[in-house]
Amino acid sequence: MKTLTLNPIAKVAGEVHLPGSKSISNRVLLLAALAEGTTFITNLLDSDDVKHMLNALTALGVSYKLSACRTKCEVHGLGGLFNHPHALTMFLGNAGTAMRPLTAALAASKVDITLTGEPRMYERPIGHLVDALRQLNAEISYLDNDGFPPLRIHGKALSGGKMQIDGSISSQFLTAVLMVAPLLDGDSEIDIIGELVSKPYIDITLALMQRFGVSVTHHDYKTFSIAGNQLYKSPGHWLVEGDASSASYFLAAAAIKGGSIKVTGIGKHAVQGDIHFADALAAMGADVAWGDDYIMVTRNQLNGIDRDYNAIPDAAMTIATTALFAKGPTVIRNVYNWRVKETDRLAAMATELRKVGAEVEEGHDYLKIVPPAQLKHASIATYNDHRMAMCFSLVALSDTPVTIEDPDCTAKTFPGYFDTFARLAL
Ligand SMILES: O=C(O)C1=C[C@@H](OP(=O)(O)O)[C@@H](O)[C@H](O)C1
Ligand SMILES: C=C(OP(=O)(O)O)C(=O)O
Repeated sequence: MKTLTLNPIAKVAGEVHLPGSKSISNRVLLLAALAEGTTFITNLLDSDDVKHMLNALTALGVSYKLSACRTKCEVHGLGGLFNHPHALTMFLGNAGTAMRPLTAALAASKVDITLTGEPRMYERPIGHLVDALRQLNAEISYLDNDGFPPLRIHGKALSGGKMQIDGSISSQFLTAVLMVAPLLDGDSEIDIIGELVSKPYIDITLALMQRFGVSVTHHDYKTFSIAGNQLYKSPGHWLVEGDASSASYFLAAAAIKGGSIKVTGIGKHAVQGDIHFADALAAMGADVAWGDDYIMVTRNQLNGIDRDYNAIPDAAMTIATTALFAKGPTVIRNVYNWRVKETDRLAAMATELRKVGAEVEEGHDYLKIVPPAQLKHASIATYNDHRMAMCFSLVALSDTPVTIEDPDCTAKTFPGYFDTFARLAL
C-alpha cells in the first residue's frame, strides 16, 4: 500500500485558493440538469464525488461541456425530470451527494435504473429516504440488504403529498426530497421525525433552489412546504464557493503553527455551515479575520473546548486533530452520524489519535481527547476516508513525522491536498 511520510513542519504561512465546494458542485450540477436553460458553472470541484455525478448525468443523456481543467462546466438543462428509454446501471462510488439526491430524482423520472457503489456505500443507510419516497408510491427495491444500496429504481411520474422523513441520521435524505418536490405533480408537505441533523446543509439546499427560482417555506426545520408543478430556471452563471470543509485543514494548520494562512473563495457571507469551523478555532484561542472572500487565521495559544458539533460534522473532524495541540482536553459532542460516513469516524479517530499518544474516550456520539505531552510517530490508517488522511496531516506540525497510509484517498473531495499542504510549509 502506498504511504506518505510528512516530516516535521516548523512553521506554515501563505494563501490557498480553495477548490469548489463538493456540496455545492453536486447540487448545482443536478439542479442545472433539471432546469430550463443553460448554466455556466465556474470553480466546479474536480474530484471523485463530482465525477460520479457527472458520469450519472452523461448516462442519463444530459448534455454538458466540461473544460479541459474540469472546473468549468456548461450544462444544458432538460427543463424537467430525466427520461431514459433503456435500463441502466450507474456506479456512484461513495458519494453521498450523488447517491441520495439522484435516488429521489430518478424515482420520479421515467427510468429503470440500478444504483451501485463502493462496498462502503452498501453500509451507509438510505432507508429513511426510501421510506419517504415510498409514501409517494415510488417503486424502489433493495438488491442486497434492506435499508442500504444497491437500489433498483422503477421510476415513474410521482405526485407530491404528505411525507414524513426521519432526520436523525442524515440531512441528505431531506435534501434529496426537497430538490425533487417542486417537479412533482401537486404540492408536498414534509414532517421531520426526530431532530434533524446537519441543518446547515439544508440551508445550502434551500439557497441553491432559490437561485434556481424555487422557494420552500419551513418552520424551524420541522415542517417543510413546497409547491409542485414548478420548473427550475437556470440562473445563468454560477460561481461555486470554495469548499469550507477543505478550508478547515489550512485554517487549523495556521492556528497550530502559523504565521497566518488566508483561504480565499469563501468569506463571511458563504452559504456553507462549515465556515463556522473558524468560530470554533477562535473559541480555542486562534485569531480569525473575516472578509467578503477570505478567512484568515493566525496562530495563538490554543485551549481545548467542549462543544456540540452536530451542525458541522465534516469540519469537526479537523477539531479532533487540532485538539492534539491545545492545552487541556477537547470534547466533540453530538456527532453520532460520524459512524455512518466514509468509515465509522468515531472509532477510526479514537484508534488513530491513540496511536500518536492521545488519551481518548469514545462515547456513543462523542469523543473526548486529552493531548499527550509529546506526540509519537505513527503510521495512520485512513480507512478509505479522505478526511482521516487530511486531518492527520496536521500531526506533522509537531516535532514528530507522521505517516499517512493510502494518501490518495483524498481524491474523494481534494485530489491535490498534500501538494497544497506542502506549499504552506516554510
Ligand atoms: O448535503 C451535503 O452536501 C452533505 C451533508 C452532510 O451529511 P449528513 O447530512 O449525512 O450529515 C455532510 O457530512 C456531507 O459531507 C455533505
Ligand atoms: C460525509 C462525507 O461525504 P458524503 O457526501 O459522501 O456523505 C464527507 O465528505 O465527509
